[in-house]
Amino acid sequence: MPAPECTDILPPPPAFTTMEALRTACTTLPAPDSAARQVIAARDATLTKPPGSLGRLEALVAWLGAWQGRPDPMLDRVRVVIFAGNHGVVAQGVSPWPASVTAQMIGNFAAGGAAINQIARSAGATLRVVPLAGLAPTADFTQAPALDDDAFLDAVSAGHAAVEADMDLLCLGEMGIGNTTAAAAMAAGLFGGSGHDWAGRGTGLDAAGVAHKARVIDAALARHADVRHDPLAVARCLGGRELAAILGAVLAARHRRIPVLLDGFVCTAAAAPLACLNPSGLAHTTLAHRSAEAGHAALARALNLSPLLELDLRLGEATGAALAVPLLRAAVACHAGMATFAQAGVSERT
Ligand SMILES: O=C(O)c1ccc[n+]([C@@H]2O[C@H](COP(=O)([O-])O)[C@@H](O)[C@H]2O)c1
Ligand SMILES: Cc1cc2nc[nH]c2cc1C
Repeated sequence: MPAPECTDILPPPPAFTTMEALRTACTTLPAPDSAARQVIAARDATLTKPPGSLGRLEALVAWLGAWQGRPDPMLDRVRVVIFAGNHGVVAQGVSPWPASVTAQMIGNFAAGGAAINQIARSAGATLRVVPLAGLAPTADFTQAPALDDDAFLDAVSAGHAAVEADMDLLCLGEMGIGNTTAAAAMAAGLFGGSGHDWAGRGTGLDAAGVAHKARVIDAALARHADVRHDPLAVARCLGGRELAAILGAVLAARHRRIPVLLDGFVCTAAAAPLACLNPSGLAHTTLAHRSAEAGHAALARALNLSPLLELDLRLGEATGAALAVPLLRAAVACHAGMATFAQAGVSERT
């Protein structure tokens, strides 16, 4: 008699139960497959084009293949994951929108009515939305750490668990009213500077609103000045649940050798602690776009990330990441489908 089918109804155990276990996972990271990269470079040199003439598309194919461990990179299973959370700092008037919009937009994602639903479908990607802790807000980080150790590790573990092993490419994004304040506070905590240097308009603040947001960030930086030397403590005290989950997902993808497309300012700030803990920590990621949010260009520079697209988006919800997928598909199609000089009977360079 066949064994009954077993359905796992319990959530997986948390990936990380101590900060030290998480720190170790962030510092001991696998390298890309250099053999796959070499095979890709060798084929690229035979294709009917001047060497290097497909510019960054050539580098993208090599990047995909090196992390997938395949000389023939695939984009059959492209997944968009949006993490959602709420922020206590919204009580300080840092967003023009009420916190209730976070839950309402999750309803909109589920109904298929958001921008990301359309972009993910047109990019041939599946979409998953992961609300964190029932959308319970973090503490207002001008008054206390946003999260205690356990809540932070739970959120990182939830992000880690959301990365299934069988993805070819992971596009990350977020939804959370108030989270551009958390992202700006994290950027300042990790890379220095004040609220003025990192605060932007978010979902539509005017100049006075941005100045107020900068003062709120300065208050948070003053309260948590003691954690600036520790990237994980910065993420715990000044970040939020969806940002912690993005960190966990970027880490899980690295350990599974899954290439990642990062979205805008919030997503980049969330992933940044990994680069601060390990100089090659974000090597398996590509920054899909440069958001119109004021601090994003500086944050990308600080992380040595060069965005693929500049479309003045400032939406979040992984829209920029999903928009870069067709570019990757085109790059892979060229690499796989182009004729070689020998096949096409085209003379090589003299
Ligand atoms: O990541 C970005 O580049 C970005 C820039 C501006 C706005 N957002 C989105 O807007 C929300 C946060 O904006 P705010 O003004 O409430 O802090 C959140 O849901 C983000 O997905 C995201
Ligand atoms: C309507 C709305 C949609 C969003 N999507 C991501 N962040 C958002 C913020 C708002 C306010």
